[in-house]
Amino acid sequence: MEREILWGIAPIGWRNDDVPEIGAENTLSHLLSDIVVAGFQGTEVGGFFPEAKVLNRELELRNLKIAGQWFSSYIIRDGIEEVSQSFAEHCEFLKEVHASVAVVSEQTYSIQSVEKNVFSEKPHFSDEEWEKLCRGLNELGKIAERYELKLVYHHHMGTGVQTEEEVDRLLANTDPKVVHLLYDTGHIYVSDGNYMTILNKHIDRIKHVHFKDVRKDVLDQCRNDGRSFIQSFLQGLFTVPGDGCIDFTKVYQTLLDARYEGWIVIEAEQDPKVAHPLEYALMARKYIDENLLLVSSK
Ligand SMILES: O=C1C[C@@H](O)[C@H](O)[C@@H](O)C1=O
Ligand SMILES: [Co+2]
Repeated sequence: MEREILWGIAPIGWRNDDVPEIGAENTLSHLLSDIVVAGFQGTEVGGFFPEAKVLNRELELRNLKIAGQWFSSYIIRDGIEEVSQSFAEHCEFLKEVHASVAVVSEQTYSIQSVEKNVFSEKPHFSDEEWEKLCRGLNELGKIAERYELKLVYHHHMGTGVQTEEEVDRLLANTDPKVVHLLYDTGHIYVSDGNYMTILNKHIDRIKHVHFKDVRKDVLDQCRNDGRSFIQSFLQGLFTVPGDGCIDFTKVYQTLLDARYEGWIVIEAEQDPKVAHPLEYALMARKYIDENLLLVSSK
């Protein structure tokens, strides 16, 4: 089988699940048609997406695919059994829309959606909580497999699994057969100031990728001012590849060298009133074509 990388772009540039009022005027048809105009093969499911049958029809009309969808787990707060039930329903939906991954992020004690300093007030799990989380993720991973999906864990600013050290701990204590990693360039750069180390170290566990660029001057400002996660992205912390300080050529080459197969999803949350979503999607596409695809085919 030919090795394949699929390129997607997330709805988050048009509408934001963390702040649903942002971009609420952007409809599903608008989003999906913009994705076609910008030349991407698919997207992830946003909180405002309709039931599977309706969504599949809209996707088919545009020849688009679904990569996956975010799932906020509360394994530590609610227990493995309760989360397993809602995760199975989530996977059921993902299977119906022919997705390949279920994106999981543990949200117990998360400050990603509240007005706390995201640079200094992240939560830390106790040893018992780590044990419960990893055991729970192994269970969820098995559920995902039953639906022919891969569970990919999303390390995230403002959560208990944010830093390189925390990613190492999670991967060391979960089953590599069923728990995989979602590598998000923007989150690890903002957290640790480095994005190559976990990529090189955990390349074999990475089964889904988010390409998010970072505006360094905005990052310094937000850190200095002690901004929350939401305030930071509304101020323009994130942008599309090529518009910030991350060198995606190095990242992409590493993925190619490792014969990575799967999705690379552009994910740049910004205020759509400030950063026109289609304009930024086209910028991302141009950067990919000129700096990643052209160069790697030479
Ligand atoms: O994958 C993601 C999903 C969003 O809801 C999240 O806040 C964002 O930062 C992200 O990386
Ligand atoms: Co992400």
